[in-house]
Parts: sequence; structure tokens; C-alpha cells
Amino acid sequence: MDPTQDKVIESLLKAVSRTSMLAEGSDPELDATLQNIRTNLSKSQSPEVLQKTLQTLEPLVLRYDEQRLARAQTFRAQLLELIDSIDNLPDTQMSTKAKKQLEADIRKHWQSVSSWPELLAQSIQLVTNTLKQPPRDTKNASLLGRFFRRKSDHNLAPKSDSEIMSHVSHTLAALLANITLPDMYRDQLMDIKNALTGSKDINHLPALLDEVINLIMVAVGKTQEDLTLYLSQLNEQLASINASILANYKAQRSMSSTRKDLGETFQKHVDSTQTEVRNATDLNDLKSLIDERMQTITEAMSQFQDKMQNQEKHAAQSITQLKNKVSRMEQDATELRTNMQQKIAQALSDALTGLPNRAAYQEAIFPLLTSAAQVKQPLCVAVCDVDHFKRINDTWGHLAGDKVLRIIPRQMQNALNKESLIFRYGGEEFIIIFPMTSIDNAYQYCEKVRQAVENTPFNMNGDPVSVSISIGIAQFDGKESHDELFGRADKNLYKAKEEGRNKVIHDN
Ligand SMILES: Nc1nc2c(ncn2[C@@H]2O[C@H](COP(=O)(O)OP(=O)(O)OP(=O)(O)O)[C@@H](O)[C@H]2O)c(=O)[nH]1
Repeated sequence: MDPTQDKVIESLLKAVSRTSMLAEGSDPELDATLQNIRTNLSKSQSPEVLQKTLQTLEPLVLRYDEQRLARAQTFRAQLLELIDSIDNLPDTQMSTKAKKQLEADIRKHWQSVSSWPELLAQSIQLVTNTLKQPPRDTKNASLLGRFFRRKSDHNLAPKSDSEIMSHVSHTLAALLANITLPDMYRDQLMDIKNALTGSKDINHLPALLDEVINLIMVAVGKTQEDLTLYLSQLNEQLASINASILANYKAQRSMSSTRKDLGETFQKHVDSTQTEVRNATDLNDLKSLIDERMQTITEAMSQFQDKMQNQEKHAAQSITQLKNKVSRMEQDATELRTNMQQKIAQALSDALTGLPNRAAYQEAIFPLLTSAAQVKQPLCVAVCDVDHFKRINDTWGHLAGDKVLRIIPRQMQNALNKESLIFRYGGEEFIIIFPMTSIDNAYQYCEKVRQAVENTPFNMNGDPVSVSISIGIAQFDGKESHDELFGRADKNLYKAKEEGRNKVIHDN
């Protein structure tokens, strides 16, 4: 084959293989097929094998779409039920206009997964506004009491906080059950569910709802939609590229058969000329015979040249088309990658403190543990928890609590070196990873952090307030699981709390 074509096809196959990697992670069977495509591409460049593999991709993409539709239908039903159940509560007045508008939005956008977080946020907003309205006739009914008494239950006693939270937890769990979450979010999801069922304080509800929305946005938001769209485009592109490869192979075959035809035509003329020259008796006859033969050969040559020129032109055009397709695919892949990176960055950072969040911690810790074990270098994990934080909230309000949570990481950063990684693990809990650091050094850094927080003059409504944190540290032993390591650090944090707080404790 022509070396230029070889190169084009090679870079094409590379692009196909690279772009198929981007679609990974959305469906296990799809993953398996994409893996299969990559294996086939690396083993063989035969268009037949490529075509066969591509045919298996299409039904999987279609199935993925069907599943997405079913999930969206359930999501729509759950959302409408949530709104109706709040509208049917006693003593509540949901704005008819807002309700109608929201229902219209749901009807319009329910199929677009990227609109789910927005629809959910709007629903929560409507619910909150409705519940904030003063009761129509029962002035003294509590917010929660109103939340869970049906309009027909006017004379019944308000339900307890735990019943209310269990109702909320049920509705949100049903919503969460309809989204596919990657494995790394499993713990976070479990924590949200536990918090919903475990907490009796209505003040926690907005933060938990935020987390639910965030989780939905992270897990099935725009990224998934981009991915689905991209998968169908990828499928089309792969099919058309495959067709171009086949056409090129055919053109190659046809060019070599044209050359063969010319060779045969020459041979035939040479053979018959030789015989006729041998049998010729007259010089003039011989001269005109040779003239005639030369004429025929010149015509055959010029026909051959025309045919070859056409075929070469055709081949050059199809190579240009192939090149364009490859560069379009590469461009799409780059855009998608940038888009995904932005989404991932958003999903991995905590809105209040700007620190990397719990999901970011999960992503960071496992590779660090693997490499610490491989290169036999120490690594420590510290779990930090603000002392009596509930008191700060209860005394000066949640906004003051939030301010403390924003200031503490800055103090931590000042006390630590560049290599240490700080995460907001949740609530008033922070994690520090100390790569390549022994327990003694990690302890010294944590002591600095503890002192920095203790010496920070926090100011609440003009009053100076002292805040402290307790820290538990553990050093990775090179073999244990992450849970074991984390468990030891957490146990040390617990000891620090038990021993009076404002302390750093590590394993001996
Ligand atoms: N302001 C604010 N408070 C939060 C946030 N996340 C969690 N909290 C509160 O943090 C408090 C944590 O309280 P607890 O777990 O009882 O612990 P604590 O009061 O810090 O006591 P110890 O840990 O035993 O020292 C709860 O009141 C939560 O409502 C947040 O983002 N902002």
C-alpha cells in the first residue's frame, strides 16, 4: 500500500482508539465493546474486523438511550409527586402560578438529564417558599408540623421530626435511586442517606438537599448528556470512517488491476508483433506493421495514464476526506475532554471553602497509597474536626459558623508545606494527606495547624471567640487498606476529643 495512505490509516486508527476511551464508564457492556474495539485495532487493521466490531456498538448505544429515557420518566413522576404532596398539605398556599410554571418546565425539560438539577432546585425552591408562607388559619403550627399534616388531617397532632425526616428521606432516596452513580460516590450517597434518616434538625435539610442536587449534577448532569450525544456521534463517525477505509482498499485493488491490464495488453501486442515480424517478407509491410503497433501501444499508454490519473485523483480526494474526518474527531475529543475536565473540577471542589471536597479526596488518596507502597515511602493521613462547632452555630448562627469554616483552611494552608493536601471532607471535618512524610513530621505540621487555629482571633458580632480543632493522625503501613488507615486516624481523633479537645494524637 502507498506509504501516505498507510500513515493516514494508522493515525485514523489511533484517533478511533483514543476517542473510544472517552466514552468509557457509562455502561459496563458498552465498556466491554469499546475495549474490544481497542484490542482489535491494536491487533489487526483489517477493515472487515473493524466493521464487525463497530456493528456491535450500535445496539448498545441505543440500549443506553432507552435506559436513560426510563430513568427520566421515573424522575419526572417523583418530582411531580413531591410538588403535589406539598401542595396538598394543610395550611399551605402554594403559588398556583409558580406551580404551573414549574410543571410546564418539567414537561418541557424532563428528558434532558442536564436539566434535572435545575428542575430539582426549582422544586425545592417552590417547596421552601410554600412552607415559609404564614399559615392560613393555624398561626402556631410549626413549619415542620405544616409540612407533614395533610389538608384533611386538620385536627391531628403534628408529626414528629423523625417522621418528617423519614418522609423527606424517602422522597429523596427515591429520586437518588433513579440516577446511576459511579462507584466512587457510593460512600457519599450512603452518608447523605444516613444523614437524612439520622438527623432530626430541620436546619440540616437545606444543606442536605444541596448535597443531593450536587450529587445529581455531578453524577448524571451535563457530562453524561455530553457523553451520550458524543457516543452517537462517535458511532456515526466510526461507521463513515470505516466506509472510507473500505473504499480506499477497493481503490487500491482497482489501481493494481489497471496496471495488470496494461501489462497484459503490452504483452499481447509484443507477442503478436514478434510473430508478425518473424513472418514478414517485405520491408515496407514491416515498417507499416511497426507503425501500426506503435500507434496501438501509444493509445494504450495514454488510456492507461488517463485511468491512473483519475484513480489517483480519486484516492487523493478520499485521503483528504479521511484526514478531515480524523481532525474533526480529534477536535471533538479535545472539546469534550475540556468540557469534562471543567465539570470534574466543579464536582471536585467544595463551594463554601473552595477546597477540594470528599470526592476529590477519594480520587487522590488511592493512587497515592499505591505509589507509597510501591516506592516504600511514608504517607500520613490526618483527620481534623472543629471543636464544639455546634455551639458556634447555636450561639452565633450558621453564617458565623460558615465564616469559621472558611477561615480555618487558610490558617491550615499557612501552617503546612506545599506538598500537603487539604480537603473538606464534610461538615466541620477536614482531611490532610501528607505524602512522603513520616509520622513525626506530620505530627509537627499538625501541631502547627492546631496552634494556628487556636491563636486565630475569630470575631463574632464584635465578640472575640476562640476556636480550636482536634486532630488524629495515622501513618500508612504499606499494606493496610484505606479504610483501615482512615479508621486508625479517626480513632486518634476520637481520643483527642475524649482527652479534652484542642489536641493532636497519633499512633505510637
Ligand atoms: N455553619 C455550618 N454548620 C455546619 C455545616 N456542616 C455541618 N455543620 C454543623 O456542624 C455541627 C457539628 O456538630 P457535632 O457533630 O455535634 O460536633 P461538634 O459540636 O463540633 O462537637 P465535637 O466534634 O464533639 O467537638 C452540626 O451542628 C452541623 O449542623 C456547614 O456547612 N456550615
